[in-house]
Amino acid sequence: KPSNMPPGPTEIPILGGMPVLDEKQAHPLREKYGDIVTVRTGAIRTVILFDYKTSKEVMARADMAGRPDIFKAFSIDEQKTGGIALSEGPQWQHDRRFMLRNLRNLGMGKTYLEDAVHVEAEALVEDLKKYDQQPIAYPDSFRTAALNIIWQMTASRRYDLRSEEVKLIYEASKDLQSSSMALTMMPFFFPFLRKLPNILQKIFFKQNLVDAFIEKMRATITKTVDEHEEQLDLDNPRDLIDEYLKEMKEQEHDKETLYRKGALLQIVNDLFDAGSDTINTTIKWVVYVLARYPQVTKKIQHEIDEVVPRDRMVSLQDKPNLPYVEAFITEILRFSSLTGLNVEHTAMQDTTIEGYFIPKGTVVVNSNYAIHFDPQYWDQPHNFSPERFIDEDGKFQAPKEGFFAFSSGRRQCPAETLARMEVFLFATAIIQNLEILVPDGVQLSDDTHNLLGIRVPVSDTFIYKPRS
Ligand code: HEM
Repeated sequence: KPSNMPPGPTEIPILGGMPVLDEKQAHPLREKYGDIVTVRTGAIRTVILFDYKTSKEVMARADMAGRPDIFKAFSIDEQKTGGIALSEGPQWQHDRRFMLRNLRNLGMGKTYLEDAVHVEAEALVEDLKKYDQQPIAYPDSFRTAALNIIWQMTASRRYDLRSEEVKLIYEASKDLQSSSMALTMMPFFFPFLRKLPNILQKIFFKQNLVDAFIEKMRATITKTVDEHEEQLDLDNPRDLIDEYLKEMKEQEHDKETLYRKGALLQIVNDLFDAGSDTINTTIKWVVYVLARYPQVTKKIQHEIDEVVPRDRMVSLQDKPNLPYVEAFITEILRFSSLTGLNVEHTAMQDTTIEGYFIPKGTVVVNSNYAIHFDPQYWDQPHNFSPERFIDEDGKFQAPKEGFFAFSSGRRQCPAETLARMEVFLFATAIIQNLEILVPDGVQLSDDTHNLLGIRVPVSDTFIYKPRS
């Protein structure tokens, strides 16, 4: 280990130590080694940050804006450099700028997008009513309702909330989620394992699930992009895919252009995944919290009922009159800490963190969970309490420090505005129209699973009863 790297467990030659894949595995390291820790697994060294101020500064930095090589394995771009979430360097900057510009042009932050979210929120409530108060696990309709928003902006399409087609797409990611992540990741931590015959990699390290996931996504997205190419009208681009194809066409003679089909496939893949599973999981948290904290639920129902008549949906314009709802959503974002460990960055060059040496290529990640449950910033952090965001005058007060749900700087979530709007409208539609009940004989658990880096409540079975 290079000298003056942050402290951490003794490294066993070749093996290093166990991979740290979630915030629960990371936590004991903080107790033992402090707020900045180095761990090594196989060929990869990871520095984990636990403190808010250091995380905010480091994750925002240009020299920390890389992504680990292992992310490339999940790219559907054959060149493996395209798209936003998994890539780095000039193509990442280019694709991120393209996406931000187009999400804004397509309505992010504008009120007309609200109508589209209202349609999905209403459809979701109706779908939940159709289960006739039977206990059900979180349904796929949470994810499809969220997907429909981004999919309309990207591909001008929405799916029926019980669509079989979309179910098949989710299956591939569910198979991957249910596999042991540590096992799937082994060939990436230990490059020599990648030299094993494919069949062994498939059997021992479940690489067939990774392959199946990539193939399913590539096939689905290629089909959508091909249809757009056939129908393209350069004077009337309909959506983000059309806009990209138009740029591609206009720059087709430019040898240096970064507009290319592989990159488009991966941009669309990023939007499909990041745009649907994040909101899907946040809705799961909303449902779990409503069932788990009945006092909070009563208070929030009361506030909404006072401001918005039952026969009209809550609108963004109601926000100033709904301080408790805003506080509730902010508390959901803190308490859920969706990315318990943030998405990993890498050092683009040799650099330092708080005086420690960080060699080029080191993976750097921070624990959003540690920040969101740090008693230095949060009084009784394990209590779910929207009240912490309400000031003496009863107004909503946004958190100033210790809040890191969307990360910071160059890599920060480019869709925060859209995400907040969706969570507000989906959550209020559910609260306004449904009671969430715990089925008889079911004991709620406060524990969480980690599904491909996302924290999901273990308690998943509820009854959705129309409010009287
Ligand atoms: C509650 C919902 C959401 C949360 C908490 C969230 C949080 C995050 C976080 C923590 C990151 C990683 C930042 C980093 O690497 O430092 C991220 C990245 C990203 N998010 Fe979100 N996100 C949410 C919703 C969305 C939605 C709805 C979309 C798309 C429509 C989206 C698109 C992306 C993309 C493309 C990236 C990669 C950015 C990059 O690597 O440059 N996210 N998000």
